[in-house]
Parts: sequence; C-alpha cells; structure tokens
Amino acid sequence: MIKIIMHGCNGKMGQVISDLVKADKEAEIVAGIDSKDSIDNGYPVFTDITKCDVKADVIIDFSIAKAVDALIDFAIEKSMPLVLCTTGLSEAQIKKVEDASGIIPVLRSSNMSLGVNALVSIAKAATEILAKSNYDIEIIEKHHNQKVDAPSGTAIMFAEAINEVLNNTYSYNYDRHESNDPRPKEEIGMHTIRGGTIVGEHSILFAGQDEVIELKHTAQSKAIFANGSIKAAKYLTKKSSGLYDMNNVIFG
Ligand SMILES: NC(=O)C1=CN([C@@H]2O[C@H](COP(=O)(O)OP(=O)(O)OC[C@H]3O[C@@H](n4cnc5c(N)ncnc54)[C@H](OP(=O)(O)O)[C@@H]3O)[C@@H](O)[C@H]2O)C=CC1
Ligand SMILES: O=C(O)C1=N[C@H](C(=O)O)C[C@H](O)C1
Repeated sequence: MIKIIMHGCNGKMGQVISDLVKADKEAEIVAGIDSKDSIDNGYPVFTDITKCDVKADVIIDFSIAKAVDALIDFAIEKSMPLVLCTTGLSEAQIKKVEDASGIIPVLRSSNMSLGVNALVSIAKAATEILAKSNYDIEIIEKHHNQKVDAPSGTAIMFAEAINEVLNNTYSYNYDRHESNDPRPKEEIGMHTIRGGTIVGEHSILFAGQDEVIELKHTAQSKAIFANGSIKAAKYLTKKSSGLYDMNNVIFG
C-alpha cells in the first residue's frame, strides 16, 4: 500500500484523485496540502506545507505555479518522490525541478494521459514528413474558464517536441494579434481558447498547399489525468533520484 500526500488536495484535480484513490487497494492518501482547510477529505489537510509532518511514500501535485518552489523544498527535505503535474512553471522553476531530480525522484509531465503522450510521438513523426514539405504548423488548445495559465502546458509540450524534430530552429508566435506580415515558415503558431467546462482539447494543424492535416486529442474527463498521476506515483516509489516523465510510465 503506498502512502500519498496530495498537494492541491481541495482543487478540481485533487478531488478527482481523492475519490479514485478511495477505491484503490494499493494506495491511500494520508495527508493533503492546500491553501484552505475547507473540505472534509477524510485525511488531515495542512495549509502551511512546512507544518506537514505526516510520513508518506510519494507526493502528487496538482496546484498552482506559485506553490511549487516550497513544494520542491519540502520534497527534498523529506526525501519524498514527487509527481509534479502543475503547469505554468517559470524557466527558473523548471531549472529547480531539474536540480531537485539530482537528489530525489521527480516525474514532471504537463499531461498525464496516455492519449496525449501517444499523440506527441505521432506529431513528431508527422513533423518529420510534413515540415520538410513546407507545411505550416499551428497548435490550438481549448480549456475551461477557470484555467489560469496560457498556453497550456500540453500545448508547450507539443511545440517543444515538434521543435526538437526541427533542431529547435522554429520560434513560437502567440495569437498574432500584433502581426502585420505574412506568416514566416519557421514558426509554430500557438492559440488559446478558454470557455465553460471544456476539460482539454489540443489540435496540431499541419497546413499545406490546398490540404490540411489535423491531429487532435480531446479529454472527456479529468479521470484520465488523475489515473495517470496515480500510476506515476506507484512507478516513482520504486525509482532512485532522476527526472522522469509519462513516457517512462506508459512505454517502460
Ligand atoms: N499534468 C496534467 O495532466 C494536468 C495538469 N493540470 C494542472 O494542475 C494544476 C491544478 O489544476 P486544477 O486542479 O484544475 O486547479 P484548481 O485551481 O482547481 O486546484 C488547485 C488547488 O491548489 C490550491 N492551492 C493554492 N495555493 C496553494 C499552495 N500554496 N499550496 C497548496 N495548494 C495550493 C488551490 O487553492 P485556492 O483555490 O484557494 O487557490 C486549489 O485548491 C494546474 O496547473 C493545471 O494546469 C491539470 C490537469 C491535468
Ligand atoms: O488546467 C487544466 O485543466 C489542464 N491543464 C494541463 C495543461 O495545461 O496542459 C493538462 C490538461 O490539458 C488540463
């Protein structure tokens, strides 16, 4: 039975995970950390991370970027593996994550679903063929109206994977609201839509002469991310220090 600390336990993802773990015979949440102790979760909730003294095997995090520095310090101090799912991290925070992975196991992924991680590989293969044939690449992401970061972590993950195939020669153009020129070839357009309760949609458009190919992933519930994070937590408890992602969990 693995013992989990849920960071961001009262949020939308924290609550989905709390419900799923109740039915999981191999895992239990032993404590939560959040900004307020406003929900009866059946486990203790700490509003100050430095006061959390509960022993656990792993931390799952779905919170907010500004909480991540203290979270990393806590995970290192307690020598606890960390599954880091919060998006919108700064470059300095990403560096801090990398440094932390020299001390503890850290799994960071902007999308915990099997489908998105499979689509990243498909998008890379498509880029090999289509970018060389002068297709333009645009990424469109849609999310609910409560999301605070833009573009989504997943959109950035797609862009970085595609750009890696292109030897990192493409730049990113966000929404083009100030553009007066035709589109240069070597850019990836990034577009954000926010509305209602959209769980998460990501499209990668390859637009060529008189034809368009669209790769699309639609999240139909938050359970796909929650289940991925629980699998990742189980995986990480068996690992030594290092930086992991969902490819390690899904594809071995
Ligand atoms: N990697 C993935 O697959 C996925 C990643 N995400 C990412 O996860 C994050 C959370 O998403 P979601 O659950 O929808 O967001 P929510 O806003 O619903 O939940 C975040 C929770 O974190 C709490 N919080 C705020 N400050 C702190 C703090 N200092 N310490 C601990 N908790 C704190 C918030 O409290 P309060 O409301 O009071 O501020 C809230 O309860 C986002 O960055 C999102 O993009 C989401 C889905 C999938
Ligand atoms: O905030 C969300 O909801 C989601 N955030 C992640 C992101 O920024 O990519 C993953 C998922 O799309 C849902």
